Amino acid sequence: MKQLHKSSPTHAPSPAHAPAPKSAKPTRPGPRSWIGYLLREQRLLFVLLGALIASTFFLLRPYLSLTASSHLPDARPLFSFASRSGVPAGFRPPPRRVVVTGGAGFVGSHLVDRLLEQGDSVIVVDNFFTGRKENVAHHLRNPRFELLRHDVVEPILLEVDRIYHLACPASPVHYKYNPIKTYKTNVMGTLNMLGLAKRIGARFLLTSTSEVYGDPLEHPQKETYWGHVNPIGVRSCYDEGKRTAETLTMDYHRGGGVEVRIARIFNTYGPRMCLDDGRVVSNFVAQVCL
Ligand SMILES: O=C(O)[C@H]1O[C@H](OP(=O)(O)OP(=O)(O)OC[C@H]2O[C@@H](n3ccc(=O)[nH]c3=O)[C@H](O)[C@@H]2O)[C@H](O)[C@@H](O)[C@@H]1O
Repeated sequence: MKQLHKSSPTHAPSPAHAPAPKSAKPTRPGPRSWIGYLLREQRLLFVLLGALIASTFFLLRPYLSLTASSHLPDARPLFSFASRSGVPAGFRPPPRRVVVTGGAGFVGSHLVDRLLEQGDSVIVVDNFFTGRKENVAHHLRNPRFELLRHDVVEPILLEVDRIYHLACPASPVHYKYNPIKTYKTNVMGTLNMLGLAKRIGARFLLTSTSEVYGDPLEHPQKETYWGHVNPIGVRSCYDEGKRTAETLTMDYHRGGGVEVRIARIFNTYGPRMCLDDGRVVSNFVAQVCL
């Protein structure tokens, strides 16, 4: 029994009675022992894993916020499980403040519908030369919608994240009505909106046209094709006007660092287009019906 007590670890001598260690000097753990400590029992792995989780959380925090920023009247969840046309199920882009010039027109009003549907706040700027209030009348009670009568040839100051620049008559009947004004709209209007984009750091989209190819010698036209355009014809105010607008857009991008997009629209048709619009598809339809 005596023997058993001696060797039993449960009866180890208490520190008070234990003999003092030979080297009584307390030693500070050196860097080597810390490294050794970290490398043991996969501690380093857990530290790295923790740092990774924390940084992922902080990076995603703005997008994981349950409600949109408070400056928007109807804050809404950024993630939704309802699938909507064209938007991948489960994800919606964050809401933005957007200006659409020419937003009361045919293409512009459909763009406005779509932007409001995805939760953006939209300001329409239009001089109603060819656009109609009725095209956007269904949004007038929406707190995220504003309609301004303004001609883009005059500067305007707005605080937005994105500029969709559509203001320009598109039908030959309309753009030939006052060619100098058409050209002014394309040059001065585009300059004003690009200047605004640069000043406020907004992304800029120009709706251009297939007319930039003029009377093309290549069919179909690729984006790399430069066109075959008459600079002195009756359509030049529109063709050359849009070409200049594209040039300005690219120069503001290269020289001013503005983030830009150019969309060359070909022949469009659909609801809200007037039957006597004068463009090719509405002309065909009118000729068939009448
Ligand atoms: O297919 C295209 O190439 C054209 O498509 C759209 O034109 P679209 O909507 O079809 O034509 P409209 O219905 O006439 O819309 C133009 C809008 O610009 C407005 N506008 C026109 C001229 C002007 O000086 N300022 C201005 O705000 C009109 O009132 C109208 O709301 C784009 O607005 C044009 O920029 C583009 O060139």
